[in-house]
Amino acid sequence: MPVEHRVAARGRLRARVVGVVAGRVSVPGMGQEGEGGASGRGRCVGWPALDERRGPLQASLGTLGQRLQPGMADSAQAQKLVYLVTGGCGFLGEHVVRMLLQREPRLGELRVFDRHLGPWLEELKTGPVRVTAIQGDVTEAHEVAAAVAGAHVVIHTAGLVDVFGRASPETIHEVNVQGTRNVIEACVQTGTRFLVYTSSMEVVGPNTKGHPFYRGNEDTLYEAVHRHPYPCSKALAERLVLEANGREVHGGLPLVTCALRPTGIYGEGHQIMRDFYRQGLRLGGWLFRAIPASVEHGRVYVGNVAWMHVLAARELERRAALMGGQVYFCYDGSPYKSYEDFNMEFLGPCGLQLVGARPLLPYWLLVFLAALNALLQWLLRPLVLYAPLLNPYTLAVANTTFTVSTDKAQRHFGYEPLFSWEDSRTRTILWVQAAGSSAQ
Ligand SMILES: NC(=O)c1ccc[n+]([C@@H]2O[C@H](COP(=O)([O-])OP(=O)(O)OC[C@H]3O[C@@H](n4cnc5c(N)ncnc54)[C@H](O)[C@@H]3O)[C@@H](O)[C@H]2O)c1
Ligand SMILES: C[C@@H](CO)CCC[C@@H](C)[C@H]1CC[C@H]2[C@@H]3[C@H](O)C=C4C[C@@H](O)CC[C@]4(C)[C@H]3CC[C@]12C
Repeated sequence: MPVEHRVAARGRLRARVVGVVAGRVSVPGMGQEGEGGASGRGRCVGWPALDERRGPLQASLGTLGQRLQPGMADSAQAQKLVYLVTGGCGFLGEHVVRMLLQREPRLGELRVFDRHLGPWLEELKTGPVRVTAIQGDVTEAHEVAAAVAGAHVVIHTAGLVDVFGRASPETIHEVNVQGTRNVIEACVQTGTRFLVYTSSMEVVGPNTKGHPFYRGNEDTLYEAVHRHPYPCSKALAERLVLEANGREVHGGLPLVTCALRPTGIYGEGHQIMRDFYRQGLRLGGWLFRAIPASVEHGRVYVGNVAWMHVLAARELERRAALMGGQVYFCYDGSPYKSYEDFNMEFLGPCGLQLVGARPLLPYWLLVFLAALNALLQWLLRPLVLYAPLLNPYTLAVANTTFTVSTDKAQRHFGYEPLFSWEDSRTRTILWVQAAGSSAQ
């Protein structure tokens, strides 16, 4: 039975802490390069400017236990560190959590903060590292502050990933932008100095004009113009994180932040891949090509994205001057292919076939169907949620070349992919097979 704690501060209920191994919540304790061209500092059409909607951080942190000096002093290199992963039960978050436990020798406590806690967290509690599961909402400033207090490093992956119209634009903004603001303010107030933010390629593009971004890097010039709430929210949140770099945190030292921008992540736990697999099974083993094979879509393996987060978090102190305020695309050895051809690398070995060397439907018909889906979504909204994969935005993303080619993470913090393309492919195939058969 999980132990449940309620952390009270200022008389208010804090985030629910579920299953703290040693029954304690806080273990308080505990340093630019001018790069950045594909900056993502683009325009969000029809969205509020950064300073609007700003709310004060209301939580006080007074009762959350003693605090050592912020920062990780040289003399304390051997000291065990407290990490917080927001969104730690999501697709990427779970991989980050497991990667930290496997590959971060200085890890002393791992706090996993999520709105929905996964049952798999239970199995992690038998290891040598204290794993603290915290059920909480990033939009609630006091819950975030309670979770951040005493952490040395925050990896902020929590986000509302919705390009299908399931959530309202306001909700997406609230979770992705206000949630990120709450995380930053919590770091400042509690003296947490190191923040790694999971951004997205969509901060850069594809833009509303469908311009190709062909094997670009962080300095590639690109007109970043967003209309959709999701990329808008990611761009605004990323800007908040980068602008927070250098802010003085409680204790007087500067906050060090960076943002990682994955392209389309794939791997174990990727729900859209599983949905395509199930759809193919329903169609008798066939999928039908809709996008020209010549359109390249950037993809990166989840294990490598997680590894990049772990390394960035580890190196932020030592390389603060270089890494602080920087953005990094996430990359590995995954091949450049169209979205559908890439998926077939996994779905093919699972028995599916992609029909057609060229798209079976003319592009104008796809545009029409995508618009029809959007109209139906709007008409049906009062009655039922209609949120198919195809809509004008997803069609534009799938149909616009967006790939990265960079070594910035290698130069700045020594990142090399942990998983080869062959490993990433095999792991993903095994997962698709298992996920598909469990659905039968
Ligand atoms: N999946 C991709 O291809 C991709 C690509 C680039 C960037 N990203 C970014 O990576 C991050 C993780 O994405 P993912 O694909 O793992 O998504 P996901 O939905 O699987 O994970 C997000 C997690 O955040 C949690 N969460 C959502 N709202 C929350 C809230 N209000 N409070 C606390 N927790 C909340 C969810 O419960 C979930 O566990 C996101 O920030 C996303 O923008 C994802
Ligand atoms: C036209 C269909 C024919 O088969 C294919 C539609 C595919 C789309 C549903 C997906 C194509 C590209 C995906 C996005 C991309 O990989 C990058 C993303 C960034 C990330 O931050 C969130 C997820 C996503 C927007 C991802 C979502 C699904 C696609 C649009």
